[in-house]
Amino acid sequence: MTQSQTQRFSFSLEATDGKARSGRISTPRGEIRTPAFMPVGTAATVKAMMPESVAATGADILLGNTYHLMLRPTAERIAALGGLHKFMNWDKPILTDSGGFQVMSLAGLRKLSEEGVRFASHVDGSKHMLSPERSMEIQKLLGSDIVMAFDECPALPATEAEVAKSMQLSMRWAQRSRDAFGDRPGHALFGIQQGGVTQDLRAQSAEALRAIEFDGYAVGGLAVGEGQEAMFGVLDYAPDMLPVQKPRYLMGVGKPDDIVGAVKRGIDMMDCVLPSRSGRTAQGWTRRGQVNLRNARHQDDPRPLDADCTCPCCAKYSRAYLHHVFRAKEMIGGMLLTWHNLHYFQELMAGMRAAIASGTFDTWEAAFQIEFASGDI
Ligand SMILES: CNc1nc2c(CCNCC3CCCCC3)c3nc(N)[nH]c(=O)c3cc2[nH]1
Ligand SMILES: [Zn+2]
Repeated sequence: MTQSQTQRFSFSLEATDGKARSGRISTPRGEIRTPAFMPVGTAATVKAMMPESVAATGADILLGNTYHLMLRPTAERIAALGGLHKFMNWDKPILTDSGGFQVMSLAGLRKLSEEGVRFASHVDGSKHMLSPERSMEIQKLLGSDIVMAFDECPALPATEAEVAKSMQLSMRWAQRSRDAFGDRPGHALFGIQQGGVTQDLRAQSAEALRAIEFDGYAVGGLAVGEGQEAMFGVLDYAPDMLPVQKPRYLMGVGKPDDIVGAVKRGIDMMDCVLPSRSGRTAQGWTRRGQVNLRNARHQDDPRPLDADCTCPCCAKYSRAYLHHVFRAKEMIGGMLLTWHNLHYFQELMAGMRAAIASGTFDTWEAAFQIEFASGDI
């Protein structure tokens, strides 16, 4: 074991600036600098990227997915092959979601009960079941470092009564997740706060989770179509309901301006498919906003996407080239632009970590907002 490695999971807060925090999560597989953006590796790959390239963008951790991997190639097969880290050649930390959210958004024939969710695979229609116990078992077989409790994220629109009922089910599932997870030093279990956009339900959920005790706490149930204003409205109070000395993970967020607003309100970790999905659909994200490389305006432009960006795409390739390869449906387009987008998202996090550490977050944020809204890219 090298000097820097630890057998335990721990979070140290290093600086705060207003509600924004910077710190680091120590795990046996390495450290995670916070605030952190976690790229999504749905089917044991961050699409269009080699793992070495994902590491080169500055990512300290990536996401795996219980739902996809239990269906194909199955968690048992990945375990037999040495676990998800070995399987996908990523030796840094992996966080896996618990699967419930993906079941509700992807699977067919879903039947929800107190026990869990029965569903038909979107891959081949085969029948499956997820419960707190089965989700814990799958995440253990995968070998993920940070395990998410099995929860239910209510689909919008939902009445307050439906949100309350769903949140209470998720809290019972949180207890069952905790009980099934057991005592696994070096591995973390995160609880997920639910409660929609209702402050009192959010408070009840936070109280229930604190009583169970988790290694970290996620703010769930957001980024489901409520819009940025409503999401920020919840983030104005929800993170403060969670233990201050534990990591706070906002699930499924988001666009650069969503991310900045969440960090400003006390969030430490986020994940989103946006940078990788956009990279495959010719959408470039930059400090001055979003660029559609399929637009004809780029076809003769010799400049890089962002002259100030140090990624391999901006170092060597022109907008004209990116425009051409996307029009020609060449794979290198998705490879280059995904790399750029992930690099930019990591640069955004590094900028915020430095600003928080030096107490200049407000100045940094003001400059970000002006540049990001400028659109002159
Ligand atoms: C996009 N918006 C959003 N995502 C949410 C997610 C998923 C977060 N991303 C996980 C990755 C997705 C791609 C495959 C790999 C895992 C949520 N997950 C859970 N468990 N609970 C939520 O309330 C919950 C809420 C979410 N809202
Ligand atoms: Zn770039």
